[in-house]
Amino acid sequence: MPTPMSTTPPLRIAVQKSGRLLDESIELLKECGIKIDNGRDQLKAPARNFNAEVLYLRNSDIPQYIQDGVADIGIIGENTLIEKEKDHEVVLKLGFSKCRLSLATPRGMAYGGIRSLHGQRIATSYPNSLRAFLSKQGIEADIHEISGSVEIAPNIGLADAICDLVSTGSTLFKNGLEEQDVILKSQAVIAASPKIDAGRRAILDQLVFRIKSVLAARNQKYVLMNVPEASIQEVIALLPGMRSPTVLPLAEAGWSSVHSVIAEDRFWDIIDRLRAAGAEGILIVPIAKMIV
Ligand SMILES: Nc1ncnc2c1ncn2[C@@H]1O[C@H](COP(=O)(O)OP(=O)(O)OP(=O)(O)O)[C@@H](O)[C@H]1O
Ligand SMILES: O=P(O)(O)OC[C@H]1O[C@H](OP(=O)(O)OP(=O)(O)O)[C@H](O)[C@@H]1O
Ligand SMILES: [Mg+2]
Repeated sequence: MPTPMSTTPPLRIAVQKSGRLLDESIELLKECGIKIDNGRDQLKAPARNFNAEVLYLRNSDIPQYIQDGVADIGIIGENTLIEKEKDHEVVLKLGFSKCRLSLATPRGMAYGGIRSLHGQRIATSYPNSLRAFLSKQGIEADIHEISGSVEIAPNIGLADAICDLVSTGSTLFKNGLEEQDVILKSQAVIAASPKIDAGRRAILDQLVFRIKSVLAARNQKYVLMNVPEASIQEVIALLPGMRSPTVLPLAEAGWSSVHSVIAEDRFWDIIDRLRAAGAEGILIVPIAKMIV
């Protein structure tokens, strides 16, 4: 008689099948040590060394799958979750695919604030987000839903204004448009299903722990430097460190090796001050993972 399996079923992770989110989503899972066994065009793939499987789906379908509990979690933009208005819980912000949903009008067109859009035609792929925003402002406009290439709409006489995602602003610029008002800001997140069960929630907790370690490491650098004895206190005062810097004696008397961790965004500012304080031979090393 075969023994019944008592293991928890795998955590079903929805990712975008193709598009802007796919590469960074898969890279993140990889950095969490999760190996996915998928052949070409295989839309459901098990992880080899973690109790999970990856579902490759259309981005715009993911919120529905999450609400229904067909997927336990998804890696998806906040903009899509807001637009689709399905039940979900945002578990963790991932810091990539940052963009904003904005209103834009033809460059040079007189624009006196959102009021100017009253009675106008606005093309968008985000009708729900736009409708909610306009109704809060008491504006009535003719929302024209299109599924892509929204920036072309004013140029072909389809609309007076558009509402679409903006990141660098280059698509707006190239199409003769000017960003006017930001409706919402977005980045990729982990969203969980309201129907996730306790067993899979425990797997999700493990995954979130790993992702936090990966994200923390991305923002930090490990620094090593040689410091003369007389400068040690001054250098230590400049270094944040996880607890306090590590100070190790060098073979040459009167010198120490000082190790610490510095946030990426404070990096150049601190490096200049360390050099001024007498630190030499400064090495900056990427951190693979940082347990937080
Ligand atoms: N220019 C951009 N810069 C940064 N992030 C963006 C940008 N454009 C879109 N995104 C983010 O990436 C997500 C996926 O965008 P993408 O264009 O790949 O898919 P889509 O066409 O919106 O959806 P589907 O997969 O359903 O066709 C968006 O929902 C948004 O969160
Ligand atoms: O401000 P930018 O950096 O220029 O980015 C904005 C553009 O990026 C997105 O389109 P995408 O390239 O994803 O094409 P799509 O319409 O095929 O989804 C978005 O819909 C904008 O058109
Ligand atoms: Mg797009």
